[in-house]
Amino acid sequence: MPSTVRIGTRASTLALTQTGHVADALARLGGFDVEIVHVRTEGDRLTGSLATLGGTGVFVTALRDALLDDRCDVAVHSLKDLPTGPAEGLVLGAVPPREDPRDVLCAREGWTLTTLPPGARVGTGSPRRAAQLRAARPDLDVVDIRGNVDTRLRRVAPGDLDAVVLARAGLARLGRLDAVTQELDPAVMTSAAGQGALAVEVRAGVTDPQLAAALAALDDPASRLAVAAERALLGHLEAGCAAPVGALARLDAAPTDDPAAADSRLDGAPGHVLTLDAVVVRTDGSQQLRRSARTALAPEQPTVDSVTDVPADPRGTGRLVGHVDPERHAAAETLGRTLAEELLDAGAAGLAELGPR
Ligand SMILES: NCc1[nH]cc(CCC(=O)O)c1CC(=O)O
Repeated sequence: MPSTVRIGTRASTLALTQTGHVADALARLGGFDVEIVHVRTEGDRLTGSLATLGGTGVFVTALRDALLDDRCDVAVHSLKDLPTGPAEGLVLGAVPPREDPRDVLCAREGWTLTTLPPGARVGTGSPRRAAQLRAARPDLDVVDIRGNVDTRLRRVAPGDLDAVVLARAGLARLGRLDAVTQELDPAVMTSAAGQGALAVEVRAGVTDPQLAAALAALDDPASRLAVAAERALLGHLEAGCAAPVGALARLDAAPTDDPAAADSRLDGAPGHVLTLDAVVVRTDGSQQLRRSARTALAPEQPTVDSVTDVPADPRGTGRLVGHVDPERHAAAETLGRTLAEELLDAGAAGLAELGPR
């Protein structure tokens, strides 16, 4: 008798689309029925600027409450919206393969960041994007906007905005890549920690073996390691999702002298190199700190193969735990903290007014 797995989601089109993909994948992998549960969140209700909503995780709390109250079994979040702090009683059951994490420009007249006319009005609600826009093009008039992806795209029109900056991943999931006029170079516009990745959150100690197996199959260790490094950096800087901080990590096969081994795919390759690029920008764009670091990761030791084995975040650090080899996961987090420390030494805290809220 197959059980029904209840999947909680926000009601926005993007959230529904993302949840739909995850629900389909879990149902297929686990051989159970799924039911979509709509959860209203504070972030959908409030209309103030994202920068003034206060604190992190406005989109997340209601979904987490629904999980903890047993109104759903699985919650799907955009990973970049997840606070880096503790989530007692919950674990990250899966990070599905990440989409292209880059930000994109959606402009009138096919404009790019270079060809936008002087003084062009560019909309974004993100201090990270605003600051990097100002750093790249001090002449731009950056306009604070809010609303879902469609609302923002509609504002690109004569007499209103000349362009908006959005996550490519969101547009891809909504089938709106037609609106993109430029994929922004991460060296100029570094994306947010976790951007383009989804978080599939469950209660700690999942007991349903079908759900546990489906989560394990959906999980992508390379994506999980990358976001672990990015989030450790953000957490160590005590920067929330509204801070002018970008972080992007990638996992590559370790360089080798053996040409045959150089071809080996990432999964099962002898070892990897995790590279993390980060930026902290002054809100007015007048100064930015860009730093990179990398670390070698030993070959994977698959010791944890099911979320049922994962304790409920015992240290209460809000770490992403799950299917990844704990040693590789710890190394990814160390990379993030080390780079954060380097940025703090270079004056990041004063630059971006980081610190506890
Ligand atoms: N903060 C809103 C949000 N959360 C996740 C995405 C896009 C999808 C993603 O990054 O995974 C967006 C919209 C945007 O930034 O354009």
